[in-house]
Amino acid sequence: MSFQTLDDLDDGQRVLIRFDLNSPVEDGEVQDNRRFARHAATLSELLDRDFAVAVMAHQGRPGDDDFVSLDQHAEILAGHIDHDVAHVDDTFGEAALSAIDDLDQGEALVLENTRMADGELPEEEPEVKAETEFVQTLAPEFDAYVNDAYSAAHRSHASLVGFPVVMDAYAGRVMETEYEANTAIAEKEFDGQVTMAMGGTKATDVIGVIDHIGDKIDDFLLGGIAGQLFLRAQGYPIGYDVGDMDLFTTQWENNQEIIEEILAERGDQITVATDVAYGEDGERVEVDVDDVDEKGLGIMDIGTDTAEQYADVARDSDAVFVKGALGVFEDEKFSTGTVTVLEAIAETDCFSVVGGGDTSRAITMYGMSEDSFDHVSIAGGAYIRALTGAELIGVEVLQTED
Ligand SMILES: Nc1ncnc2c1ncn2[C@@H]1O[C@H](COP(=O)(O)OP(=O)(O)O)[C@@H](O)[C@H]1O
Ligand SMILES: O=C(OP(=O)(O)O)[C@H](O)COP(=O)(O)O
Repeated sequence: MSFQTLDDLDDGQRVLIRFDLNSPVEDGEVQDNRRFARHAATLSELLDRDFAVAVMAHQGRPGDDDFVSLDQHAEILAGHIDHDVAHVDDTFGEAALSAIDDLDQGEALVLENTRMADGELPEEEPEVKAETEFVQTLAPEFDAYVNDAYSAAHRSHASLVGFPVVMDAYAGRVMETEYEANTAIAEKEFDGQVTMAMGGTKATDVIGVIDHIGDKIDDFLLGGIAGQLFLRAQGYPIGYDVGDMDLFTTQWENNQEIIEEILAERGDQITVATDVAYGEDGERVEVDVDDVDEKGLGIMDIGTDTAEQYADVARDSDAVFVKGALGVFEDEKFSTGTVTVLEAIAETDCFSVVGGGDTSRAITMYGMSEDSFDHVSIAGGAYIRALTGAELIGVEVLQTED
């Protein structure tokens, strides 16, 4: 199986491309990150070759604070290349169609957040997504569809899987390089200890792969929300929502059974924090998990002892995979877990991969070099799913028989 790539596009085509520009949003401001730089290179190539390019991308999930317009994304993209990038605050309505109509060769237009389009969600079969008004309206406006969003290719949404059913479909440069790197990594065999550090907020994504990848990984070092849910499963008053946030309740309900199964069958491969950190009067406070006696603590990081212990495991490993930050590293006082472990990996000569749009940002924020790691993926959930050997639906629909 293989893809058609940008090398197969005919000159002068009108191209509809899917990027993954999903980024952290702080106080309403979209934060620039590797995803922009990498997709900008694809966009620049297409514009230099004089294609007319309309970009689809998503930001956040409906109902969340980071579910915002893509107007800032267009500006940030433009900042990475020598071309203007326009934005229209519409996905496939009259305003979008009019802006697409006005789009000339060598020009770029970012359409509004795809998750604001009726039909984009929920996850359904490609053939079902292809029938949505969203796909049926936009597809005839273009000659070709390109998917560059490897990091969203595990989601069966219309903008990712619907268009290839009804249009000539191609893989963008980011899709190509991430696919090749992650597929090669999934096939690698290691002689010694193989470790995976997992954290972040998307606990369902990381917990969902533990069982599938458990024969390849000797030790899972847990932090972030997943780490707290495992502590909760072990009877600690940790991993509960504090205030009106819903980081834990839904993910606990969805994963309680699988967490308990993992602990029963692979408990010896799971390492959780022995101490944790929370904020009080603007300061970092650390506590042993055995001394936490109330559910009201908003835990923001693994503790220093745990971080050191995780770093020692990383130093003794032949290969280390990271998905999801071990704490809220964007706030320096809660960066200890993430940075201690990443620095240990960077300083040792183990094979190393860091994945995740947010997590890979910690490398730059804390002065580490991307060159210290074997691969820095802008994909999080997609990359760990690829490591299990599973095909990603958004990749599958692009593939052609050789
Ligand atoms: N204890 C925690 N509480 C809240 N957020 C956390 C916690 N630990 C880590 N995070 C956050 O997780 C984010 C990364 O999560 P996620 O989106 O799952 O990873 P990625 O985008 O890297 O795949 C980081 O921005 C970090 O602030
Ligand atoms: O950021 C993403 O995934 P990641 O956090 O696993 O890297 C993708 O854009 C997918 O977003 P989603 O997890 O809201 O579907």
